[in-house]
Order: sequence, then C-alpha cells, then structure tokens
Amino acid sequence: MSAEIIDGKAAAARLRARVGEIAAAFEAVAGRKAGLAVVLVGADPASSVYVKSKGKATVAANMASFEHRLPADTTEADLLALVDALNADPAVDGILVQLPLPKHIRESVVLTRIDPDKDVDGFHPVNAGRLATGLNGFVPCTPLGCLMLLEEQLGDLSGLDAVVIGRSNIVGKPMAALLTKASATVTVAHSRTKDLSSHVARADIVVAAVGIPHFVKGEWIKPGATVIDVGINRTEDGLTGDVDFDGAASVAGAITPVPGGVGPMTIACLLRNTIVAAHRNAGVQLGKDAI
Ligand SMILES: NC(=O)C1=CN([C@@H]2O[C@H](COP(=O)(O)OP(=O)(O)OC[C@H]3O[C@@H](n4cnc5c(N)ncnc54)[C@H](OP(=O)(O)O)[C@@H]3O)[C@@H](O)[C@H]2O)C=CC1
Ligand SMILES: Nc1nc(=O)c2c([nH]1)NC[C@@H]1CN(c3ccc(C(=O)N[C@@H](CCC(=O)O)C(=O)O)cc3)C=[N+]21
Repeated sequence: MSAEIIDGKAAAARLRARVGEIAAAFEAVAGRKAGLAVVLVGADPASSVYVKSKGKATVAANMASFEHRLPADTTEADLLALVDALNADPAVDGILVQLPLPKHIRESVVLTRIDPDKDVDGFHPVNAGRLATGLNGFVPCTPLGCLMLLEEQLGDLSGLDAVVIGRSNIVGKPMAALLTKASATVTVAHSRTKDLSSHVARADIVVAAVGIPHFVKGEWIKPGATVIDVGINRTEDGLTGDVDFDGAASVAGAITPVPGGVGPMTIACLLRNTIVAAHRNAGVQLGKDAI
C-alpha cells in the first residue's frame, strides 16, 4: 500500500465544527436557530439510520432539526401537502426528503415541489440549472463533499484530467459540473462507455459513483492518481465502495476509504448548505469565503 488515505471523517468533523460556529453566530443575529426538516417515508432500516444521524448532527451544529416520519403507505398528495407546509414554515430553512421514496410516489414530482431556496439537497431542476450555468444555488451534498476533499488534497484542480464514472442527477452529473467549474478536463463515463479502463488510465482524478462493489480495478489507475470512492454497497463483507480498495491503494497517490471517506462529508455538506440557506432566507450576510 502506498496511497495516502484521505480522512473524510476528520475533514467532515472540521466542516461540522465550522458550521456549528457560524450557526451560533446566526442565532445571535437572527434571534432563531437555522432549521433543517428531514422527511422519511416508510421504515427502510438504512434510511432510518441516516435520518437519525442527520438529526443528531444538525442539533450538534447548533441548528434545529425537524423530523417527519411518515408511514410507507403515505399518498403522494399527503407528502406534497407536507412539503408545501415546510416551504411555508419560516422556522425551516432547509428541506430534505430522504430517497428512495416508495414506488407509488413520483420522486421528480416531490423534489420539484420543494422551494428551490430551501432545497439543501440541490436536487431541484432550478438548482441543477444554476449549477450548470454558474449561478449561486445549492449543490448536491455528495459531489460538493468530493470536491472539498479533492481541493484539500490537490489544491488547484485546473488542467487536471478527471474521469467521473456515473452520470446520475445526484452524483455523477453535478460532480462533472463542479470539476468543469474548477477547470479540470472532465470525462463522464457510464454503462455505455467503450473501453472504460483506457479512460481511467489517463485520469489524475477518478470519481467512482457506480453502485457496484469493487468495480474499479487497481490496474486501471494511473500511478499517483487521486481516487474518490462514492460507492456505498452493503455486502456480506460489510460496507464497501465501488473501488477495489487494496488494488487501487497500491498505485494511487491518495484514496478515500469506505466507510470514512465521502459518506461523512455528505452529511457535513448538508449542514453547510442549511446554514447558507438560513442566511439567505433571513437576509443575514454571510462572508463570501466563510464556508
Ligand atoms: N457516499 C454518499 O454520500 C452517497 C453514496 N452514493 C452511492 O454512490 C453510488 C452511485 O449512486 P447513484 O449515482 O445514485 O447511482 P445510480 O444507480 O443512479 O447511477 C449509477 C451510474 O453508474 C453507471 N454504471 C452502471 N454500471 C456501469 C458500468 N458497468 N460501467 C460504467 N458505468 C456504469 C450508470 O450508467 P447509466 O447511466 O448508463 O445507467 C449510472 O450512470 C452508489 O453506490 C450509491 O450508494 C450515492 C449517494 C450518496
Ligand atoms: N434526499 C437524500 N439526500 C441524500 O444525500 C441521500 C439520500 N436522500 N438517500 C440516500 C443517500 C446516501 N447518503 C449517504 C449519506 C451518508 C453516508 C455516510 O455517512 N456513510 C458512512 C457510513 C455509514 C454506515 O455505516 O452506513 C461512511 O461512509 O463512512 C452514506 C450515504 C445520502 N443520501
């Protein structure tokens, strides 16, 4: 093993502490806490755990957490009514509807109902459009966390060759947009990509967001490259990423582990987006580089 292990847990703890300080200052000025509402439909065990840990992290960062747990047979109309109520609630700065939703509810209808200025997940098409066109908006937490880890590791990314494997709306596409904005040269690979390994072999930065355990092989990686493993796969051997960690760690310059890499940054970035939303919604100034 030669690669440096990127400590996402430590980076996330630093970001959460910084958000906590800013949230305390916000409360003193605004006379209320910044608030995050998290909505869970159904009782999927993994989702339940995430929602609980988001709530704990929110309170630990001096913000108010509003948890809404709805039964699995909740109708789309009832969920939309809750989103409308949260959109109208001045104590709520950020709204997160935990995915996946039960099959009888259309995700795109629900996500599009969230007020874009409370959309701390950055999933609303308005925020996707803002990111694509360089306007201020909310960036999805997972790719934002990946970018923060990359910039902390490498500094300026301009001119670096990056391959993003995966083109989902919540990870791959916004990741590619962020890397493009950071002046990397970006290739987006997906299930129809021909000769994926040849693309990966050229990359200084590899972001794997595929959803297949150990999918990216160590032999594909360019020596010294930085590897960001977004994958969260629950297997018989426990939680594993989308990268063959042992193989990649013997050639990469730096790599994120799973667990302890991108996952903790996702939650820290959610808190970051929420405190930014609170300042905007309350009309309180936040320094440009405050966070
Ligand atoms: N750490 C965190 O905070 C988070 C982790 N995740 C994890 O990240 C991973 C990706 O999530 P998500 O983006 O939502 O997943 P999706 O299933 O939405 O997207 C997967 C992408 O991988 C591509 N893909 C599938 N098979 C191949 C293949 N054989 N070769 C190349 N590309 C392929 C798909 O291509 P195509 O478009 O052609 O189908 C698709 O674009 C999952 O493991 C998920 O659990 C997700 C969110 C947050
Ligand atoms: N509206 C919405 N927004 C999301 O951001 C969202 C979602 N729905 N649905 C599910 C995915 C997944 N996701 C993760 C968050 C944290 C960890 C995380 O903290 N992982 C820990 C391990 C936790 C464990 O042991 O399970 C780690 O990687 O170290 C993982 C995955 C957010 N998602």
